[in-house]
Amino acid sequence: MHVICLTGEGVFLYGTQAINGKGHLSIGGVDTTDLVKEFGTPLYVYDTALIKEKINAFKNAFRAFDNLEWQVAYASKAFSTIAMIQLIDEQGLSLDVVSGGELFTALKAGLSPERIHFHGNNKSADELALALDAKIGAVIVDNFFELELLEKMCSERNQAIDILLRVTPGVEAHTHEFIMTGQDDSKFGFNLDDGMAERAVKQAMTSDHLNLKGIHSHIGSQIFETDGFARSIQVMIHHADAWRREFGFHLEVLNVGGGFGIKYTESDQPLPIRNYIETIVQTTRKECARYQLSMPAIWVEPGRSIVGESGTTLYTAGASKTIPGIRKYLSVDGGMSDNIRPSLYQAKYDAICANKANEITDTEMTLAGKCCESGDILIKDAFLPESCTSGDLIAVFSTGAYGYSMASHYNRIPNAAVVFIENGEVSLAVRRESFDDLIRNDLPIKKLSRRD
Ligand SMILES: Cc1ncc(COP(=O)(O)O)c(C=O)c1O
Ligand SMILES: N[C@@H](CCCC[NH3+])C(=O)O
Repeated sequence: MHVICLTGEGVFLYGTQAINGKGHLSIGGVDTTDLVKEFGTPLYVYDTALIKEKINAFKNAFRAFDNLEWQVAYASKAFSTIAMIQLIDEQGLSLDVVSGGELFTALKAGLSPERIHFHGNNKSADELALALDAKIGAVIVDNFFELELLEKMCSERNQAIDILLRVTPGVEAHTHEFIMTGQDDSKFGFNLDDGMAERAVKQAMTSDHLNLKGIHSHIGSQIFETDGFARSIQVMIHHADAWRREFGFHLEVLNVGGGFGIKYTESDQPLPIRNYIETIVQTTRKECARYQLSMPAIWVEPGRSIVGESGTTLYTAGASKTIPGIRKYLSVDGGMSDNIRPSLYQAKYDAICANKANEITDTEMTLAGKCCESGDILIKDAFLPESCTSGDLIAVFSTGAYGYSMASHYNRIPNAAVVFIENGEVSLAVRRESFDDLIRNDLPIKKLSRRD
């Protein structure tokens, strides 16, 4: 990662991003102005070399420990498409899915089902049937309704499946409250504090078809410290020990979820992946030694930290409006329909004018989206060159996670295209939607007919 100083404040360039001789932003050796000539805007661009670098950071962090079993399951909610899952497959990771749609995508991409872990707080019978038909690796059971439903379905099919129980460790991650998940008041998981998790473990252990392998917790997302992970591990192992003594529970797998923070703007200072993994492994070892438990396999589920920084969204600037003494708005041809995060979480991003990347960025502008919502603002205080105007190319950085995957059709705006770039080669990963795609499932109005 390197920095170009345009304002004195500095703008980070991620992965293979560079400013070429024409003063244009390039990614993976490809000029972004050439990219948009071919694929249009808005365009999600993924630097796949950077994705691989992030994956290797996880692998290397785990490989530094001897005698350790581990799995890295990419949380596909961050960004799931056939090409992305194929990249994950090629890199040998496991996969976390949370819906029938994500599971279907993974299977269609050809990922081995045994590497798939199925999450979700309200899995339907149809979704569980898809998972059982495919013989996926594990279901992470979230609640009693699911525990009973899965047992019943497995019994009817005479099929067994490995499960983990998702527990809520009562740990509040230091992050936006909308993306905290480990606190007691959460829709996810069995609470540890009030005995709910203990009842679930007991129930799962009496099951004839569910092989209880271990427990899972996920305390939140975009976390910049390691304490929350350490505390949740301490709490989980404390309970695992009690369950072992009381009813012979054996912790084979400890899944600590994802949530590792990334850089969106210069104020974000993410920790190296190694630091999180060291804390997770060392805390687990220490706590297991304290209770004389054998070391479980450690599973993690990074989403954002694998794909976030590798994504850049390219927009074309259009209308602008200057309100003297107040602000200048510059509108782009996308917005909350391709990136809901600023409106949903007040998330902050950095941007540059990609075709004027060497010009001084001395003018404050508010980058607005094109949706019919006052709140559709991508960046409130972007610093761009004074000359940046309609027709120019805007690149918003670090949009690889929860951008495309949370895109909507609000205002019937078609979803943007996605390209992957590496070593000067570009491949289209998702075609741009057309207006015809938007109305594909619409049916014309019919006269209402009585049903009796
Ligand atoms: C259970 C679970 N695992 C993994 C993730 C991935 O989180 P992140 O993208 O922050 O790594 C999430 C999302 O927060 C989650 O809910
Ligand atoms: N979608 C969220 C994070 C939630 C992840 C899933 N539990 C984000 O964009 O930050």
